[in-house]
Amino acid sequence: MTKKNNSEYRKKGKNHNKSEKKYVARGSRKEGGKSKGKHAANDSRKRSQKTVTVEVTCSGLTNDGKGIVQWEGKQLEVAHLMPGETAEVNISKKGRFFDTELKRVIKPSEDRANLSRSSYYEGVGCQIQHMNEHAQKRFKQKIIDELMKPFGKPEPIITMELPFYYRNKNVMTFGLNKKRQIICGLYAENTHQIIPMERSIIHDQKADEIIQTIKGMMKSFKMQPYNEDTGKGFLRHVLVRVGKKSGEIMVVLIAASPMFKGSNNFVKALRKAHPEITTILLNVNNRDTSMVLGKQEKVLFGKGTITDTLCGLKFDISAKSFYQINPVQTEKLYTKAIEMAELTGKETVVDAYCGIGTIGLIASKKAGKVIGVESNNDAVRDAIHNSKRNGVKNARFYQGDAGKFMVKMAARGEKADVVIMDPPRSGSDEAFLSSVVKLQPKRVVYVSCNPVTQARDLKYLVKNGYEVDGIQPVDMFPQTVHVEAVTKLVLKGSR
Ligand SMILES: C[S@@+](CC[C@H](N)C(=O)[O-])C[C@H]1O[C@@H](n2cnc3c(N)ncnc32)[C@H](O)[C@@H]1O
Repeated sequence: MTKKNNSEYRKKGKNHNKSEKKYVARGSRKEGGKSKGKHAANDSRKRSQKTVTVEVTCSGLTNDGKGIVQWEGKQLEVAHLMPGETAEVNISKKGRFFDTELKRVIKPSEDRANLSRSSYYEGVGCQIQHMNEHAQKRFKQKIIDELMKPFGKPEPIITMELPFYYRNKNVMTFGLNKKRQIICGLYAENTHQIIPMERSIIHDQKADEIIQTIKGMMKSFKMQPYNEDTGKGFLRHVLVRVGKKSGEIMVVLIAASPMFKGSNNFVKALRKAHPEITTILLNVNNRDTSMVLGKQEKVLFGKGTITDTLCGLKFDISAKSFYQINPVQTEKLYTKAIEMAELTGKETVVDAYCGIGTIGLIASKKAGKVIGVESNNDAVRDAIHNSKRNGVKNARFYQGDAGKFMVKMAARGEKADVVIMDPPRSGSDEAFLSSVVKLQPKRVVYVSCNPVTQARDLKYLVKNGYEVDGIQPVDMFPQTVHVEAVTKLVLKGSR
């Protein structure tokens, strides 16, 4: 179903600032009724052979934040519609599915957000920004409560006081529209179609500005956006990372080729427009992939990294290393995770999937020894550097697969008192989890940005000797459907 096409995403409706007009959500049911005449008779207006406009009432929400509606015996999903709301919706048949598009909310919910920020309304990736803070909180709490039901009752989600402009990393993709004008934006859900956008209520505003400057410079520098279909062109994406506390800014130009003609002049012009930029890199990604960054990297200006501060420690961050995107909420998450670890100063702590070493280094002050493991080479190099930079003497970092590393630790009969694990969205694996069971740490603190895979992994640990002793959701991604949670497990009989 994924369509690779770099052309401008077709927007339905004329006024693109109106949230109701921008979203196309795929209906969840195959076609049931066949009679088009019946549709025409029941519907207020027939837009085309396959599109009808109907009035519907929303009865609930999917876990993707879409409104559930019933239409002609079918259950459909409508983006940006809330329970209790009545709305006009366009429904069109796409093969065996139905696409829905919210046209107009007739009776809005009391929980609908005040979109006075509509000039910033650039909805891609902000699936629930039409919900006010109470509705967002309820939505996320319900998801986590349901998924964690077998393990206990989660605490109330820790929300963010000012849930806007929090992201420290923006990535925009470049392409050409049908008029062959340069556009940049985000991919529409499950596609490679670029929805042009200039800013978002969750992006760092300076980062958005820099990306727009780059877009504006491209023509005069004869820089073509890359076309995935033809393999021609140069610039694929721009990544901007901001140290929210340090003010340092990294710009990464992700190109299809290392041949960057006029790079010196480009860098000079960009720095002139934005003297606040502290480093600029060229990253080369010539693979047919949906991964943004390639392996090859060249520093064009500055030191190639930026520094940021978290929980009182300074961290250097490379372009390819993972770094939590919401530093305000990260401090709350880490504080909770370290509290759950119940460190007394003696413990051997494994920081698995450690990234640039943030959790382990912050925990090191309260631990006997920290062992970090991470698969990304650059992140491990950053972690070792960050350890030295912060004068931490009791932490060691290793590059490798966390599962294999733990299997070796278990085989060597090594000891771990606490395992803190923070795997990617896909969760952990059996090699890792079975080694945890062999190593028998007294506590496991599981940080996760995907409660579905977290619940799966908790089930394994609970089946094999652990019990859940606390679940704390943290809203790391306001305005979006994503939910983060940290869970404490204790070895049965160890207390
Ligand atoms: C969600 S991030 C957490 C990083 C870090 N704990 C933090 O808070 O910044 C997950 C990390 O796991 C790493 N990773 C992914 N798969 C891995 C594996 N099989 N073994 C070790 N590390 C892995 C990624 O490179 C990434 O740095």
